[in-house]
Amino acid sequence: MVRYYPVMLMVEGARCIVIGGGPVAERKVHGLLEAGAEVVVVSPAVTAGLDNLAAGGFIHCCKREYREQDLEHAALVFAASGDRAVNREVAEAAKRRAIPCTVADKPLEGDFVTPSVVRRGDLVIAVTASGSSPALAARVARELEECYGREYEDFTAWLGRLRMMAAAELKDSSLRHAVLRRAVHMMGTDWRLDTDEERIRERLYMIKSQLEGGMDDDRRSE
Ligand SMILES: C[C@@]1(CC(=O)O)C2=NC(=C\c3[nH]c(c(CCC(=O)O)c3CC(=O)O)Cc3[nH]c(c(CC(=O)O)c3CCC(=O)O)/C=C3\N/C(=C\2)[C@@H](CCC(=O)O)[C@]3(C)CC(=O)O)/[C@H]1CCC(=O)O
Ligand SMILES: NC(=O)c1ccc[n+]([C@@H]2O[C@H](COP(=O)([O-])OP(=O)(O)OC[C@H]3O[C@@H](n4cnc5c(N)ncnc54)[C@H](O)[C@@H]3O)[C@@H](O)[C@H]2O)c1
Repeated sequence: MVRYYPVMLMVEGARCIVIGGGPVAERKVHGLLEAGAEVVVVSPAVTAGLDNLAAGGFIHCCKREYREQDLEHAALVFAASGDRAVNREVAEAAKRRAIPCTVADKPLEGDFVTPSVVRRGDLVIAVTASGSSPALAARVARELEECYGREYEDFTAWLGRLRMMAAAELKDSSLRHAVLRRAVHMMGTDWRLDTDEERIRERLYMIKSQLEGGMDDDRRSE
């Protein structure tokens, strides 16, 4: 069993190389584009979906077999060809160049695995079963999609604005933390009305005075 260390990588503008052009490669490409990466696919044949992305200028496609120079200037490498020997070669070349690599058909040859992902704006939920069951990771992610619906995108953005204001205005850190811990329980309230800075300020001080007024159990949900 591998105990993976979860992180969220910033790949905006970073060159990510995907070797292979089948459905698995296409899934990785979509995830990379959502995070703003610069994607290069190297594969003699590619899916219609990848062809469309290349035609639209969203990715660069090299329709030929992999060669080691493809890894030059790469930030991340995805070995997702249908050929075991090629994927091993890619993993070894990435290791020599100290570029993090994932291997679609033999995870232990790589440095990381890709989780199943739920995106709600800044709220990003990633689920893995560490290679034991990709199907379970996908199932759990679908269940979380139900729990955390589209409304969480705006709610997370609102919390971000409230937090920035709290950082600027509430100097007492334990009070600030209490306010922010209480705010995450406010999904069922009328936070959507807080469209301008003044409304957010009012909300911030309302939560603060609730806490100061004795309702200071910030673990109590709304
Ligand atoms: C989560 C997801 C993300 C993504 O792909 O980006 C993902 N696989 C997904 C789906 C999926 N993959 C497979 C099935 C069939 C059912 C089953 O096997 O369970 C299904 C389900 C389906 O198709 O619905 C087959 C499969 N997958 C791997 C192998 C090779 C091996 O195990 O050795 C084989 C056998 C191939 C064969 O036998 O031919 C390997 C990996 N797949 C991973 C990720 C990494 C571990 C993640 C983890 O365990 O948490 C890892 C290790 C490497 C990697 O690719 O990063 C995505 C769901 C996206 C979503 O829907 O949200
Ligand atoms: N990680 C996962 O989620 C997952 C899921 C299912 C399957 N797999 C494994 O991932 C691999 C890819 O799966 P798929 O369904 O996309 O396979 P696929 O057979 O549909 O596609 C393989 C791709 O690799 C390309 N290719 C072959 N030789 C190449 C080379 N020398 N250089 C570059 N590209 C080359 C082919 O042109 C093709 O586009 C398989 O080994 C499969 O067992 C992984």
